[in-house]
Amino acid sequence: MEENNLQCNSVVDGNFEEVPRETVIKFKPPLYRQRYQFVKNLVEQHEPKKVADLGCGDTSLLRLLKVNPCIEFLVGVDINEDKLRWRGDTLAPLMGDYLKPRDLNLTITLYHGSVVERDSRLLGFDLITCIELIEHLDSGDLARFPEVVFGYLSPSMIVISTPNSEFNPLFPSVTLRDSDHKFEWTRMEFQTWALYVANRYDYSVEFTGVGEPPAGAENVGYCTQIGIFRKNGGKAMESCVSEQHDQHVYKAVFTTSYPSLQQERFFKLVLVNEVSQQVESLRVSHLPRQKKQDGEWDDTPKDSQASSPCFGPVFTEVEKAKIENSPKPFCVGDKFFVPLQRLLAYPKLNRLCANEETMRSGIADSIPLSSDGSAVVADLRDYSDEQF
Ligand SMILES: C[S@@+](CC[C@H](N)C(=O)[O-])C[C@H]1O[C@@H](n2cnc3c(N)ncnc32)[C@H](O)[C@@H]1O
Ligand SMILES: [Mg+2]
Repeated sequence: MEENNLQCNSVVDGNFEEVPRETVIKFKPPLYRQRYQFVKNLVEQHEPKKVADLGCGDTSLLRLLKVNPCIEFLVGVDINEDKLRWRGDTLAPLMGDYLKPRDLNLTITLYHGSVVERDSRLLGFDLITCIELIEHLDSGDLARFPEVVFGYLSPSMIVISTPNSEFNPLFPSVTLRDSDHKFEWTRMEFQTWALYVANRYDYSVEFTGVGEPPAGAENVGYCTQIGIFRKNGGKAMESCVSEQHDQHVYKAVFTTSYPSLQQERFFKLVLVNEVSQQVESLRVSHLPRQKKQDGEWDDTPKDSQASSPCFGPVFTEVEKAKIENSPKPFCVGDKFFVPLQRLLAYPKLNRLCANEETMRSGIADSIPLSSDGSAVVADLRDYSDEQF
């Protein structure tokens, strides 16, 4: 955090930077980013599959979380439809997402609605985040909030962040950090509320925060206080979720699905591409030696360009041994054969296919196979070979 004594005009909500009239307290990274990073770290640590961000605003946190490979369902809810629509559609997959599909499916949905309304589509989540939300709820909504989020939605984990008012005196002109804030709590006030709610709905809670106070003012605590609530007894049972009646109150304003290797057509595209590249790499690397010998190749990784740092992945000793011990490519006349077992020995392809049958069925429509289906067949010589 940086501090200096510049004259400034305004105080901007904790969503951005805290800019007081006389002393500038500038967080590095900005406070809102520290909050997002906090959630991202938590996601990396706990690997939740279903994540909802309540009061998601312009969806910035969702944009950061969507790259996380463990998440399969990502939901944003906000009462302000314009905020959702402003950048919501930039959550859609880009060209790169099609070129390099995710391992797991991902669906992102944005709902317009209030967090104090019950919507059954948010049941069964692993993580629900409420970042700088509760201080925007009036007393009636704040009273309803625990019953809906903890009692009804009842996710495995809930993260709630809110301003710590004890930090505010470090901003000379601040009473509330944002004109829409209905309150700002001291640590004692937040913790008293959080412990009551946790106890009532059978959660445990841990307190932390982001935005370190400056040297000499450590006693005020973090600028943003955070409670991490964990449901006692672990995960929400899927069976409990399915027993609930459908209750669709929110309006879905945006939804998108990402390409993934779980979808057959993307799996086949990636597999065919990888197999073609590997076969071509083997064919080219063996061409010079073919002039010396006829018949079977000496296809050990030492001669494979794919093991060179200049041309492809570098293999570990274990991977090299696995490749060496697999059936070798061979030549019959002007045809080059690469056994599927050989291809399966390469780490990238092994990650894609659990066994020979999966590989065979994945490529059979697109790549020529030997009559018994055990090897890929390619022409030994390509017209481009003659050009060099
Ligand atoms: C300070 S912003 C925080 C936005 C976002 N969580 C972030 O950290 O960048 C508070 C958000 O809560 C939303 N909000 C306020 N009351 C709400 C309610 N009852 N239900 C859903 N969203 C609400 C506002 O529209 C606003 O987008
Ligand atoms: Mg706020």
